[in-house]
Amino acid sequence: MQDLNKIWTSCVDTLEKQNIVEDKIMLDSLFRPATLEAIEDNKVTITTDLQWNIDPILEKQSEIESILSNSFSKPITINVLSKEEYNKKKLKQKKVPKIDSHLHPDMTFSNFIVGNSNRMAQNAALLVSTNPGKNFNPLFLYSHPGLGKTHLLNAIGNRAKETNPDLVVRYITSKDFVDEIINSIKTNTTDDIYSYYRNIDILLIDDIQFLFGKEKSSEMFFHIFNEIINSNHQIVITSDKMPDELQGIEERLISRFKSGLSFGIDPPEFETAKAILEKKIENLGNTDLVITDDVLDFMVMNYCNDIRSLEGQLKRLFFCSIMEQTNYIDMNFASEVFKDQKTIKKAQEPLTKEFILKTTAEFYYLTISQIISKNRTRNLVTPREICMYLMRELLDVTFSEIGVTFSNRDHSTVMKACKRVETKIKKDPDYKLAVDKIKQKLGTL
Ligand SMILES: Nc1ncnc2c1ncn2[C@@H]1O[C@H](COP(=O)(O)OP(=O)(O)OP(=O)(O)O)[C@@H](O)[C@H]1O
Repeated sequence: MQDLNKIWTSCVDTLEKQNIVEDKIMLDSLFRPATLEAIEDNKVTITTDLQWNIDPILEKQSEIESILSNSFSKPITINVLSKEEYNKKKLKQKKVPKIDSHLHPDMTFSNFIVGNSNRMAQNAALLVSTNPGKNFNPLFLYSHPGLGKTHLLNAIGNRAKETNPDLVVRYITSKDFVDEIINSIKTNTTDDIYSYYRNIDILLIDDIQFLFGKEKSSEMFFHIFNEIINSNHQIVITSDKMPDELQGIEERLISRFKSGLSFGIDPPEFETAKAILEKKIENLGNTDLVITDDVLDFMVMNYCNDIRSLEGQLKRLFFCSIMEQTNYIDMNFASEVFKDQKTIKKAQEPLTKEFILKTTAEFYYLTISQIISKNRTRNLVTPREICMYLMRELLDVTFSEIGVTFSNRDHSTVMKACKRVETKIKKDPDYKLAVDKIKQKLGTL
């Protein structure tokens, strides 16, 4: 254990000897009585009895830091406070139990690839991370699995801690939250849970849908949520559905989720998915590894609806390359690796209108009823038209027959829809990619 008093006395002696502080009275009345209270990592805290003694000490900050760096044999920065302020801080620290943030250090903004599919969500996350508890509270992010919600949640926490290390951040999945609540009920410590969450500046809660049907946990979460928002602390929530579609969660909670800002993340477009894949390859750290472009395109086409599975396939490819002791992965190699994968097997189901409807609906996370309905909302029109086009292209059916399937639309409507799809396929590579992917799922490509 270092004697901090001795270190400070020797520091003041050096200030005197080297004429860094020439005024002897100032040295004895102001520098010597200061106290070196603590050293934590590279930060030394110095206190003074009087507030106005702080500035003269700070005027010699760089010299003091250099002397102390010598004494501690590591680079030191100093923080000068009044005794009163220091004691207050200490008291607060005592009351606040040390909260582990549970953040994933590798999930940061710098390695999150941004494209049209996730731009709004990423922008909002960035804003919240640098300005927590202000305008976008709660921030609600939703998407299908594997599209980067957890990554963004952690990026918010990591950036916020970088910007202000004193912020208390906690990442938790709603499953773990429920476990904590159950445990607190068993051990009669629910009050501790409330005071624990009261001390959190940024609460990042992942996969809120798992609160479904957990009455007591939802009840406690409701109170914690209100307290966080009312104290201008930040809460960020992710879910596999948008707030309106969350089932089994109390209405009052859903209306609170809607009171902030919500953004969805869509499956990435071709270019974004490819950029993510390239980033993940870079992260493998093998600079000799060559994966040919057609393999990358193949992987993106097949797996970009879920980045987690794209990553999984890359790991599989990498593992096989190590086993085969090769750094060159071309389509021949990749086809062997992927040959038993579900996505590239031909569909077993017979090709019918129903199968096309079901496959397209699944691809767009819609129901068949939504696709065949009269509703002309934009997100329904594209899948509906693609469905009509595929029926026409892949089955021996007339425009009129297709029209009947789609809530009795007439044949000219179907004909125009099919024409539109044909034109868009030629003009828009992302659109073509989507149609090709559905065809692959149908086993026709
Ligand atoms: N835009 C992106 N840039 C870089 N990596 C990404 C991106 N989107 C997702 N990933 C990566 O994909 C993997 C899955 O992402 P993540 O766990 O964040 O998905 P999720 O939406 O939270 O899924 P779930 O709903 O299953 O929890 C992670 O390794 C993440 O780093």
